[in-house]
Amino acid sequence: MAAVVVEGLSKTFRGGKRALNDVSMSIDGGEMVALIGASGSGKSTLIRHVAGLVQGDRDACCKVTVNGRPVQCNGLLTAEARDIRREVGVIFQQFNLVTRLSVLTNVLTGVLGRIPALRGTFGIFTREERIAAMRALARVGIAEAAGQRASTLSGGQQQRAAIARAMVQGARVILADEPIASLDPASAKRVMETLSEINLNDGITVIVSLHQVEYARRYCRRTIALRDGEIAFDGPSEALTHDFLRELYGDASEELVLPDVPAKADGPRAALRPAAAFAGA
Ligand SMILES: Nc1ncnc2c1ncn2[C@@H]1O[C@H](COP(=O)(O)OP(=O)(O)OP(=O)(O)O)[C@@H](O)[C@H]1O
Repeated sequence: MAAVVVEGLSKTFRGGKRALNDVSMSIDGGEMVALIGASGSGKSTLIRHVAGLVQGDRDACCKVTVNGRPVQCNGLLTAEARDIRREVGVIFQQFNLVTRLSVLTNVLTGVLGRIPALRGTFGIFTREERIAAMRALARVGIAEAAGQRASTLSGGQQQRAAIARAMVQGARVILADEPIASLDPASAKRVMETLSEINLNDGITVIVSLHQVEYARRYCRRTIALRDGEIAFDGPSEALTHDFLRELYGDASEELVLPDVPAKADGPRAALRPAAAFAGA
């Protein structure tokens, strides 16, 4: 079953900036898909629409569905949107954690959507919930930091704690918006490995926006590329060619393609086929 379906999504911000233009994509449950594109191409905006944090244009015939349930329709959030958000873990580039709280408490906030409000307000968590949070921290490799204030974690550890929180939340879909953009290469690798591990072992669908294309090639079988708010490529990551990337990123292309895994010198124009052709690839 498709985990995320976007149909005809357009977004025009106040002031007239059209950030998304008739975007359609379908992502199957259990896929790990990279979202790439130059700065301002619409990656964050697309992720925020899937998460139900932003509404599309009202005059457009658009729909966003997660796990078969509509999040928004024709520019309006559905009555189910709030419920569906509980199945979606969102990880941003930074500011994912409440830094004055412990790492464990941050991870435990993942259960807030499904426990009585009073218990959440006073931070009363059951033994089972604490065990689940510790297990998630162990899975992402930072169990020893559970008692530390979140502010003492490195950037990469903070991202892994945010992934643990999404696991405790019971998210079936993780939307990660440039989760490694401000990390050093070693930390970035660990975060990508963590996302890949839960994708492969737990079948969690992952959509991750990335600046550096090599991470897309290494960790995601499928890549969707945005250019000026439109899908310019949707297909196997290995089919991304230097020519296409140069066209996509312009002058910035050299610094965004890591040199150690060379992109194909040239490739089939078929790789540039429209999004729908590769839906579910
Ligand atoms: N709240 C907003 N109001 C007006 N314009 C916005 C708003 N949010 C985004 N935009 C514009 O929409 C376009 C797409 O922005 P978006 O942040 O989605 O791009 P991006 O591909 O994620 O970029 P980056 O890689 O730099 O994060 C940009 O031109 C941006 O300036």
